[in-house]
Amino acid sequence: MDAISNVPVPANERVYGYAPGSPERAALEDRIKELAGSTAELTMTIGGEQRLGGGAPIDVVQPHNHASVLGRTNDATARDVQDAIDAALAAAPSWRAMSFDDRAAIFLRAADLLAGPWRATLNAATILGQSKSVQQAEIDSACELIDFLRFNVSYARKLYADQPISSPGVWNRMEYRPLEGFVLAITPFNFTAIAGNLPTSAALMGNVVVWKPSPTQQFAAHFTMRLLEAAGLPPGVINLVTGNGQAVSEVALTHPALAGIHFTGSTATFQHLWRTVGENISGYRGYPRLVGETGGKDFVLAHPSADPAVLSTVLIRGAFEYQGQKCSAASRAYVPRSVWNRMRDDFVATAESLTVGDVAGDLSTFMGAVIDARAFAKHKTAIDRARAAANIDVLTGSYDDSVGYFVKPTILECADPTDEIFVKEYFGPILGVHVYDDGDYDKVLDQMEGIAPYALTGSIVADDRYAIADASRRLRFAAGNFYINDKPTGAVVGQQPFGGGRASGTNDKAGSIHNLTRWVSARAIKETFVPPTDHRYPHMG
Ligand SMILES: NC(=O)c1ccc[n+]([C@@H]2O[C@H](COP(=O)([O-])OP(=O)(O)OC[C@H]3O[C@@H](n4cnc5c(N)ncnc54)[C@H](O)[C@@H]3O)[C@@H](O)[C@H]2O)c1
Ligand SMILES: N[C@@H](CCC=O)C(=O)O
Repeated sequence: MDAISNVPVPANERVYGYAPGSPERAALEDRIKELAGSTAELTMTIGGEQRLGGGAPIDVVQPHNHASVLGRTNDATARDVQDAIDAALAAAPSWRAMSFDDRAAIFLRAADLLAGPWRATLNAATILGQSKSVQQAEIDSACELIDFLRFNVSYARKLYADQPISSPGVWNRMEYRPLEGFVLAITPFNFTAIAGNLPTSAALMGNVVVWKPSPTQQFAAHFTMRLLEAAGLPPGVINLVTGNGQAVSEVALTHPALAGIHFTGSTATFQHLWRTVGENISGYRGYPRLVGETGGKDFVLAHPSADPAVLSTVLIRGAFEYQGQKCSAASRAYVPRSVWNRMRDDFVATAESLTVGDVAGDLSTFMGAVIDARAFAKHKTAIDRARAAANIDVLTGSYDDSVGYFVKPTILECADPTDEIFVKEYFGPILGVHVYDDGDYDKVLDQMEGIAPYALTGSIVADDRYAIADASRRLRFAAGNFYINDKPTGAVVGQQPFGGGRASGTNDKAGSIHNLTRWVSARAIKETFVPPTDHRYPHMG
């Protein structure tokens, strides 16, 4: 039975530096060579059994060297998805009967394995498969995933401890049951940590899960599954199905036992999932929980009091780290002319100096490639459109997909703040800049607050405290994560719980107690110790 134990107090995992000559760099370089040198079979995992999906084959390649195949996976068929659901439902009774401490121990052990012997493997897989620089992989596939695993255990314990009051002669309790059915976790390509967190957070709360990662993240997802098995996750608790998701939509979304969807990805995909659930709502045993963290068009608003050096660093890191492929990436900036005149040339020169290339072959590289041919084509179209537009000045930016899907840091200056570069999520290293006359600050703030449909992240850069307080108030609903004199990316578990509103998602804050509440269904229990034996009340005389 459940003991009320004190779970380990979590602290954020240390970020290793990977400086030339460091032991962690040597270990990582060795692991990259090993993983790049063999073509892996990227199987599904259903009820603990590994097997290839029954559908069309998919090559998983290195985005910065697309001729290099890391592994082969297959699209899952309807039969595969049905098998995964059956395996999950078969595992449910034993899993939900297991004590919280026993479940938690598995995920805490996974965190410790990842912090130690598995660190190089997950980082190498993320660098190779998702084209992350070593710094970007370390903060994702090592630190953030470790933090999710450890902090969620601590949040779960706090949630279970939240109990109602009792009156004399009565004992009231709240039981936090897992959901009845299975949770469908559908995860994006861009964060190994998110891909790991979405199935594990629901499983920690006693749920069984069908997990469908993105094919372009399948390489790291494969090793994440192996890590969870090494930590002792029983068969059937998390079932991994591979591929593009069409069969998942057809089978899992219409299954009566669908109890929840834990999604991160684009707004369009989440709206498709939500719509399908709506269309099938009378066919489920309960009302499926829908949690989705989706797209962004994240802003940096600079006030005339902004320090140009601070603003420049916020924009370079915020817009171009991981090739701008973060839902939080700065993709629109509003800069007063007085500040822009002092920073423009240095800023553009700094963007041009960023190294873009083979992140796996040279660990000092700042940026890799965008994820695939589809992303490359989207960015190419956006840059070509900007080049042809009379009112857009392409200050820097180019593309080349001959070896890898490379898009260089692109800065587009545009006088029209309603142009698509300030509205549409490209999800790449493309930054739109609107330069305004200093006296127009208030007008610009009001315009940018609602021009994009999203409300995920945003920054105010200013030294004037009145301006900071004013922007903080007026932009209250424009971002779920708001930054003052900092880049709008890089939220840390336990420090800046992450998520946004409007078209950016349900804002359930991944890696927080708020998220975990979505994966339980509470049962209130009242016990009366000496029950009355006469139905009459005093007022009845
Ligand atoms: N708000 C956040 O926390 C957050 C975090 C990361 C990424 N994102 C967003 O994710 C997007 C980029 O990720 P992506 O390109 O992987 O997104 P995506 O929507 O293309 O794919 C996400 C997942 O959904 C699956 N999928 C796609 N169509 C499906 C269907 N019809 N049925 C079932 N599954 C389906 C994909 O295979 C993948 O596993 C961006 O919009 C970004 O802003 C948001
Ligand atoms: N949590 C990450 C973004 C996740 C989306 O891609 C950040 O804060 O940069």
